[in-house]
Amino acid sequence: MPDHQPPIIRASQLSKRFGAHAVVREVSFELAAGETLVLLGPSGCGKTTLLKMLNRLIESDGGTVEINGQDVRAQRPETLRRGIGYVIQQVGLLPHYTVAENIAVVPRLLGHPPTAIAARTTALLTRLHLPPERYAGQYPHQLSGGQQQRVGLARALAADPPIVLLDEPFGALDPLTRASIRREFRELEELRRKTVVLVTHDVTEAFELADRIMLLDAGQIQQLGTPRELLFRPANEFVRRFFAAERLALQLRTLTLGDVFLDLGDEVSTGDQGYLPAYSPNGLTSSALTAKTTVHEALEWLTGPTPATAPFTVPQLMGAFGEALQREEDAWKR
Ligand SMILES: Nc1ncnc2c1ncn2[C@@H]1O[C@H](COP(=O)(O)OP(=O)(O)OP(=O)(O)O)[C@@H](O)[C@H]1O
Repeated sequence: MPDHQPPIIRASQLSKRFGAHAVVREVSFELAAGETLVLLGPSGCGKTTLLKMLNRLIESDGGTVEINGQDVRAQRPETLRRGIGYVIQQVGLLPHYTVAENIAVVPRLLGHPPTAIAARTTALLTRLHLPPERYAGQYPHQLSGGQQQRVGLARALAADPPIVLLDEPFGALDPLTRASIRREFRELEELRRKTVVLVTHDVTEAFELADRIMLLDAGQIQQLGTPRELLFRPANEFVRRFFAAERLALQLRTLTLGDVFLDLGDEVSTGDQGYLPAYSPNGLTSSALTAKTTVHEALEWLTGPTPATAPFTVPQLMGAFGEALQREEDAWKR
């Protein structure tokens, strides 16, 4: 986290018991504006409870949460929640409201002018690949699960809250829809600017979306760090074992072209601008390969339906990937 930015969320020694069961135990963390934190861990480890303490859907028994330096308990819960987007797995759309009406709920409560709400709704639906002329007037039961999930996200973003909390937002979807929505989600400019806390038990999802991951077990932080730190510098045996089964898949999603092709230096150092032509693995997205592209994404691109010429082949990429893994391990031993 950059030093100069004050944290937008600061949790100190947060704790929660249900009866005799300590569900969250003295959890502390800070989150900078624009960061995405993923809460990860086995079922029942306290992820949802921790998330809900941030917007006071659950009251803590100990510790504090400050948002922009203000203790959340100093605000009325309803006021607090209007300033924080919240998305849950069950989506929770109001069945007798149209898509547009569902999206407008919080902006209306906040007294935004109707014309501004309509413009915002149109923009969000367009960005989430739900053409407004077709979907704005539909009712939730007329939509697929993935479409409902997108409307849930649009609703959470409607009032442009600086913080968005997401509890298993893709949980109810089949794996294919889930992967493609996840990709859209990552590429949504709107979310990149926001501070996001996302709960999942899906390790791949955590690695694809997180700036930092908090791995919890039995209500306690086992490790809080970047995906790379958790994978290559596990803090303890629990962390190491938690990722063991999917290690290769995670390594492919963690190392980037910039990591593996050190000798492509100049070309790769173009950074965000990209050095390869537009890329569209499944027709859903279009972006360029850059030094920040993961090996996994590059492989999808190289083996996709419309592979273009790249400065490397699959065997070259895999060879360089193997060498990069070795470098990581050597750096760890030193
Ligand atoms: N209202 C409640 N009353 C009593 N126990 C609760 C309550 N809410 C949660 N718990 C318990 O607290 C523990 C943590 O629950 P929580 O939902 O935070 O876990 P989780 O990590 O989000 O799990 P999952 O991944 O299965 O959703 C569980 O053992 C759960 O049964």
